[in-house]
Amino acid sequence: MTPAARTQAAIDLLDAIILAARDGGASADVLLARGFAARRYAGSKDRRAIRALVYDAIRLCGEWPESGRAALLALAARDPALAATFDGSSYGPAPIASDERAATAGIAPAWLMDALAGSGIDAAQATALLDRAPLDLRVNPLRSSVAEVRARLPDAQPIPGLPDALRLPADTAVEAAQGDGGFEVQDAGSQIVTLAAGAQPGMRVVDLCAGGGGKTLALAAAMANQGALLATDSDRARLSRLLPRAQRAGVSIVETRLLNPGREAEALADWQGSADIVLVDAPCSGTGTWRRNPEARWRLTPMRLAKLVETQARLLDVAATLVKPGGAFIHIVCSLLDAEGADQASGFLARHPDWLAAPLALPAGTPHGPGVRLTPLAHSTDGFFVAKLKRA
Ligand SMILES: C[S@@+](CC[C@H](N)C(=O)[O-])C[C@H]1O[C@@H](n2cnc3c(N)ncnc32)[C@H](O)[C@@H]1O
Repeated sequence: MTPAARTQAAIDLLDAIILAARDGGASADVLLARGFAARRYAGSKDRRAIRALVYDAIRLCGEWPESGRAALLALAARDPALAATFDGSSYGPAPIASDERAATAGIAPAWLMDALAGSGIDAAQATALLDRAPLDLRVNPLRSSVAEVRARLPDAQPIPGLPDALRLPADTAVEAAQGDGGFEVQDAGSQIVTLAAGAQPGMRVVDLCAGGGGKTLALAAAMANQGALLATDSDRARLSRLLPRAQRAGVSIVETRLLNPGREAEALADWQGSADIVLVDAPCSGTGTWRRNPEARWRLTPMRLAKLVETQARLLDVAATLVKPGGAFIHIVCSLLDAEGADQASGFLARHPDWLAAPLALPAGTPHGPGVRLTPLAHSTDGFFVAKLKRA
């Protein structure tokens, strides 16, 4: 492909990503995979170049851009070589008109920047939310060891404080080395907040918002595959991916259960007051994961955030009913907005004066309200808030 044709392909793909962000459609990664499947003529170098253009444009545009062309024009305004590819050639984009408007550069929509600032995220912290994330692995002790995985991936480096974690440069291809579940791709922050559960062999544990099971598998490994682990979610498709993953990872203690939103407690009646630990990895805005999904900041609206906050509060109340005397539940969000993190945990404590925040001893994190916060700038992880709540 010519450089101009690559630019046009990036514009077309961005158009699809921009619409999907507005209409709740597929993620940029999924749309890129589909787009490349439909462009078989694009070789691997073309794909890499197009992908880089698409993600550079997404990172640059804080507000939802009007079109893929406007987003690429914003990038071209900073890159004369890219601007020169708007040459009107047969597969390339039309030349740039003198009055053509480029999308606005920035970190995030203005209302979201205000909400982040109100949550103590300063400009440097906010900028780092859009850095490129490394590729972190959690070595699965049920199937392998750090030494074995390092032998297969010699570039992998240890992560201080996380004996089962390894770090690789962004975009390292690791699938071939994964074998029979010897490791899982999991951000170091996600591994750290899961440690807050303090899961031990023999415990009864509920992972209330288990999704595809990233944290469920980490809990099972901490439990040495001994005890009872109930993984629930309201999304059938996500939950259906969990058991095959568990099987590959050598985990046999997991039971999955599909929940009906608003009627979670009914489906969990047999677990009332009996769990040592309940993990609530609540549905959230994902402001802490923009390094991996930078287009997510175009998806969020104040209304969607308010709905998430409402669901989180309800799920915390459900979690509390499952905890046995002496047990605890963990509130986790991959968000840096206090409305979803510190304020959500404080709100629970205000509604339930017989509960308190338990101290957390984690390998990294900064105390924040009743819990601990991780940020890309301070801790080189995705952004997270975690709190451990137990009956006084
Ligand atoms: C942050 S994701 C979980 C990620 C997962 N724990 C992991 O580590 O891979 C939040 C999950 O909450 C689920 N969810 C949303 N509403 C729910 C509800 N009412 N009950 C249970 N799960 C819910 C979503 O389907 C989503 O999978």
